[in-house]
Amino acid sequence: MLWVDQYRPKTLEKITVHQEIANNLKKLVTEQDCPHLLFYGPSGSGKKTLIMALIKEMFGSPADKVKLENKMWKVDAGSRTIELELTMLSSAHHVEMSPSDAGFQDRYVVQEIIKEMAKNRSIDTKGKRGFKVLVLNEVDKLSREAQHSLRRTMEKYSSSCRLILCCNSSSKVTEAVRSRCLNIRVNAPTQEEIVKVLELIAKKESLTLPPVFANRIAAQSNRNLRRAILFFETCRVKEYPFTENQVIPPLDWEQHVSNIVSDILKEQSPKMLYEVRQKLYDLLVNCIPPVIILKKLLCELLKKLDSELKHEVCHWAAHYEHKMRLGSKAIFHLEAFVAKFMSIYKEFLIATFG
Ligand SMILES: Nc1ncnc2c1ncn2[C@@H]1O[C@H](COP(=O)(O)OP(=O)(O)OP(=O)(O)O)[C@@H](O)[C@H]1O
Repeated sequence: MLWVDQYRPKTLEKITVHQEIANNLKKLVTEQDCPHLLFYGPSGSGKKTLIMALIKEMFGSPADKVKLENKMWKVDAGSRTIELELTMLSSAHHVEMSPSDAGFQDRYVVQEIIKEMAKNRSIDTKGKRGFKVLVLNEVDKLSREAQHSLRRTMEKYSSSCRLILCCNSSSKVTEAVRSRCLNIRVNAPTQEEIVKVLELIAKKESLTLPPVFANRIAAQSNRNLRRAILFFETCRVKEYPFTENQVIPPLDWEQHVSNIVSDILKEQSPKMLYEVRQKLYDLLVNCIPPVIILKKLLCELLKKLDSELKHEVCHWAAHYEHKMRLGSKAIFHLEAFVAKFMSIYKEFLIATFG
């Protein structure tokens, strides 16, 4: 098991990084008045960890007995029936899924599947009617229609079901959904907090971690706790005992994006665009989310660009990110961004150097 999973705190008491949020969640559970919740914050900040600990606090150890299912659903879509395949993680008391996986058909998932689940109350061990918890990931990726349907489900089945929504950006969640939830912002951990988590893992693994090295890992993680723990584990495999100046290798996919950036800065041509397309496909088939690829591409480009070009490149990255949300084939938009960048950059080179 990777350290990110092995050392994920399982209960609210053990949560060290967002202690205040954990204490407030504990109060919510003891007061038996848990509203719908919306957790939002950057990737790797600890949202999922808090949600899992909260569910454990609500239902105790039965919440640990989870099963992963790949289920086919037949959904009535007006004049026809469509088939949807969804991956769900469920226990006796909760179900977790990412409805946005259904792409442009996400509203059927909300209208039919989530509604169906929300209707069924669970019965607790004392025979009392409890409530079921539905954890919905990446709600910011849901279409507007799906979010409107979600709002209706939240209102209609609030007595039998609690929704826990999780996303990176709350601004992409409609006001109607946001206002029906208790919004919980999970900030990216500070560098000091990340260092403390690394020290804790080092202690449990009986490793000696030089403070300078721990700080370097935390700084390179960009305040992403998952990334910091992954870096730490990679370094442990590559070289131990640790030294202060030990190289921290970048994650494979990040290295791949850096290679793409070097390619497109070196040559701007249809041939290179074709080569880059293969590399983008490699990233997509390895399940790197297209928005993350675009963001990383932009960050790497900005590091190497002349300040004159930065504004224009940011504008086009935002443009293609928006297009990506509207469409369903991410590769088109990633490639379009690369092509656009090549054209801007070539023009700039010709104007500057002739
Ligand atoms: N409070 C914590 N104490 C120690 N480690 C933590 C804590 N919260 C999170 N972690 C570690 O950080 C990793 C990432 O956290 P988590 O999966 O909760 O992030 P997330 O915000 O849900 O990320 P994403 O949005 O990318 O899914 C976890 O696997 C866990 O190892």
